[in-house]
Amino acid sequence: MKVVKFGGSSLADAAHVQKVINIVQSDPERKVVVTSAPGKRFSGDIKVTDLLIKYANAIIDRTDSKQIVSDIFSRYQKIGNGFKVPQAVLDDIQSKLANLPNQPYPNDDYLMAAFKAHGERLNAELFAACLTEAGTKARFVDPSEAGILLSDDPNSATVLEKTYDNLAHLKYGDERLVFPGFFGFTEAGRIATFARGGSDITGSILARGLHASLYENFTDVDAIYAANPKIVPDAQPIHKLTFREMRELSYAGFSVFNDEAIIPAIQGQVPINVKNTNNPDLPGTLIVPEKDFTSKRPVTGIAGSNRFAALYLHRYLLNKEVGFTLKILQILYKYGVSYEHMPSGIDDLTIIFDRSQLDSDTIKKMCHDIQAQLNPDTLDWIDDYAIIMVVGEGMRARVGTIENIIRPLAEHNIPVHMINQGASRISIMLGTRQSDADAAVKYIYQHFFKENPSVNQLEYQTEV
Ligand SMILES: Nc1ncnc2c1ncn2[C@@H]1O[C@H](COP(=O)(O)OP(=O)(O)O)[C@@H](O)[C@H]1O
Ligand SMILES: N[C@@H](CC(=O)OP(=O)(O)O)C(=O)O
Repeated sequence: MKVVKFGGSSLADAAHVQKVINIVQSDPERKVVVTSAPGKRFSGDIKVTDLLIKYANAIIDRTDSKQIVSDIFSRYQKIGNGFKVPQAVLDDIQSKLANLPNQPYPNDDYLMAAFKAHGERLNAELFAACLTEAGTKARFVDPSEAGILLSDDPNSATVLEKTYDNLAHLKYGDERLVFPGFFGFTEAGRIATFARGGSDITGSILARGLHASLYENFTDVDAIYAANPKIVPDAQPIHKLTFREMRELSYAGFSVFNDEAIIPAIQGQVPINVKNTNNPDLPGTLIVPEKDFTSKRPVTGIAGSNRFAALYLHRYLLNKEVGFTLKILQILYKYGVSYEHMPSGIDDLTIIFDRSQLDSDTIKKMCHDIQAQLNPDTLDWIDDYAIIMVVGEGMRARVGTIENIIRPLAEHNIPVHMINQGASRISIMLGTRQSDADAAVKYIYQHFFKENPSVNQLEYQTEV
């Protein structure tokens, strides 16, 4: 049995939904279908999820939402009309959209989560009806029926292990099951969503929980490339990479597959196949366990992301002060803040954060407490921070990789604020200015994949 997930780009309009129906119908093993909300139909268009966020904000701010509701419904109506689904299905969608503000929510965070989640929920209901109209037995499965339980973090939830016990008891026959991605329910019965781009996680949870042989993830590119094609248009496709390579690359910018979505697939040892809805017969990219991976090159891919910020501290004899870092971690804990990396020196410490998880008020309070309690000689908040991740299973088996990463940056006058090798066995992480991130990815890619391909071969084995 295969789990097959379709992102918003694959479900944006009736023409794409027809392609999706053809893909599902072409393989009886594709028993479990996961849908995102309708995505962008063309460059400059808006995703239904973003329209629902606007809708939620209009309700919170008590401003008029009639036009937004009409715009959202028309996206579903145009798709539904392409497949002659019963009018009752469309009426139900329209009614659920209109009634979203009338449901009880403990606070605005839960309201926002419920509004966002309905992009996927209504699209899965609609897709099940379209698939049925196309002659394939299908039924919509709500996350509440499947028991997809999430943590009590309404807009950045994580899956609870109990989910897998619940999925073991899910009843189904020969019909195709259509699940909405992106959300589940807390133990208190409230809707909670993963972070943005989280529909991939639902597919991975179902692949593990239902013991799928393969998790297929359909999107709008022929493969995962060695660099983001928006940065390097002619980047080489990657035919196969390991779970941990993909985890590190998707964390640092390969947004084609969500970085958290890798984890349930690893836990269930379910291979992932990323394919293009518009070219479904192409092999795409396989993401596999390390044990199934042979061709180890020093560099498989290079990713870059601007979603970071950093806090720099300087204080002499920092390394001698027992408990200094503990006090910092206690302050982060007080504000519910997690950190990404913490490179340190004898008198210096840099804490790198995911900027999308922080608001200005929290940053201000955190810096105030650190200054007051630890009295550093220097305390700088750096908003302009990007991370570049160079990843490859064969990195440790080739001497000189780090030199080949730094050289093209030096040749193009790109300053490196931080370099971290050794924490991970398969990656080297660099910190740069946000304005340099894309150029850094491009020049490192060119060095390894175009100008000096020999540096990306395993010349000889060293201690691994
Ligand atoms: N290394 C990469 N290889 C392929 N696509 C990538 C890579 N890095 C980023 N992307 C981007 O990811 C996009 C697909 O992800 P997304 O927009 O979320 O699609 P979907 O709507 O199918 O989920 C591609 O169109 C591409 O622009
Ligand atoms: N629709 C949600 C979840 C998601 O993963 O979408 P997509 O599969 O289109 O990236 C979002 O926009 O965040």
